[in-house]
Amino acid sequence: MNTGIVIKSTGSWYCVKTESGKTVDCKIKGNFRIKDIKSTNPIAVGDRVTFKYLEMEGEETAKPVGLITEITDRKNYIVRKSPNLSKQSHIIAANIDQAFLVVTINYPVTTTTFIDRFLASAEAYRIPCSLIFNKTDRYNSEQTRQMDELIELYEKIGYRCLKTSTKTKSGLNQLKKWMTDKTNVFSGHSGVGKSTLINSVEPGLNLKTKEISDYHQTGQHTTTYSEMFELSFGGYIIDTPGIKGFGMLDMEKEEIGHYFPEIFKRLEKCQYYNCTHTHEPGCEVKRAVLDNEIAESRYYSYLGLLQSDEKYRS
Ligand SMILES: Nc1nc2c(ncn2[C@@H]2O[C@H](COP(=O)(O)OP(=O)(O)OP(=O)(O)O)[C@@H](O)[C@H]2O)c(=O)[nH]1
Ligand SMILES: [Zn+2]
Repeated sequence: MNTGIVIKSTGSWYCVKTESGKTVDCKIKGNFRIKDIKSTNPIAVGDRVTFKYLEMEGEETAKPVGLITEITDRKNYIVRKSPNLSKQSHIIAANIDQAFLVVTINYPVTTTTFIDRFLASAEAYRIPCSLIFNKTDRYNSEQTRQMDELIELYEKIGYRCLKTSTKTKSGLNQLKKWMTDKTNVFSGHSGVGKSTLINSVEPGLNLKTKEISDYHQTGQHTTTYSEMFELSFGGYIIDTPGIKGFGMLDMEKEEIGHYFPEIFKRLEKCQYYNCTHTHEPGCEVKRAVLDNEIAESRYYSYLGLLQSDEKYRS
């Protein structure tokens, strides 16, 4: 039995890397389906698969070709809804070990609303997320103070934070350590320095993907091409359309509070088991916000998600 990990997908061919480091181009059976997932693509980069070699008639010298027969259960995966309002979704990548959200206090500004929405989506997808505060060399003392406040805020909740600068190289060794032997994803606004960071820890890895200015250009979504790159010090970077903006998940209203760890852990102390932490009496979350145990910015982000959910439904 042959097993490996899918490192590239064109939609009809899957490049599978085996334990021994060989790559085999594989196809799947036409009727290949995964139970419980309605998706336009059954297999994505990061998937672990079982395959068998196919005999190619009269082409003994050709590179071996395989047929994928089985897919190992995923520990997580990122999806994007298909644009055509069918219930189908497109799987962008699977088995992601961690996401790095690259943020900048300025050049460009990254808001806490954006950070919180991303973190909540990562929680929903069960992808551990770290915050990388980049461009530290450009900040004045006020901006540095803001950054340190945010780091304190997010570390208290349990998110790992790191300060980096690709100019002074500070923080880059630590980032490299965190990435080693993991399947990594980098996200964040355009211009925060994702490509520069990646190129600083792994020179020569020129990631190709330019994010399609998504969500407007319908039709582009149908692309099924995706790829991940091996790191020379061990591990992978997934670089594929849709990956940078994955914090766009529609969550069930009742679930949103579950994806804010400091809110979720207080739910059991709220008077009502289904407390939304808005109008209910005896709400432990509101008390914690008033007593500065929960950051106001986090609570506002939570309320914002609740509201956008209402708009989404009406
Ligand atoms: N001063 C300073 N500039 C940086 C730093 N990191 C990146 N930059 C600059 O910021 C600009 C944008 O960097 P990119 O790496 O292209 O940003 P990106 O996040 O990959 O952007 P997209 O590809 O649009 O998503 C470039 O001009 C970089 O040289 C840093 O630590 N300090
Ligand atoms: Zn409550």
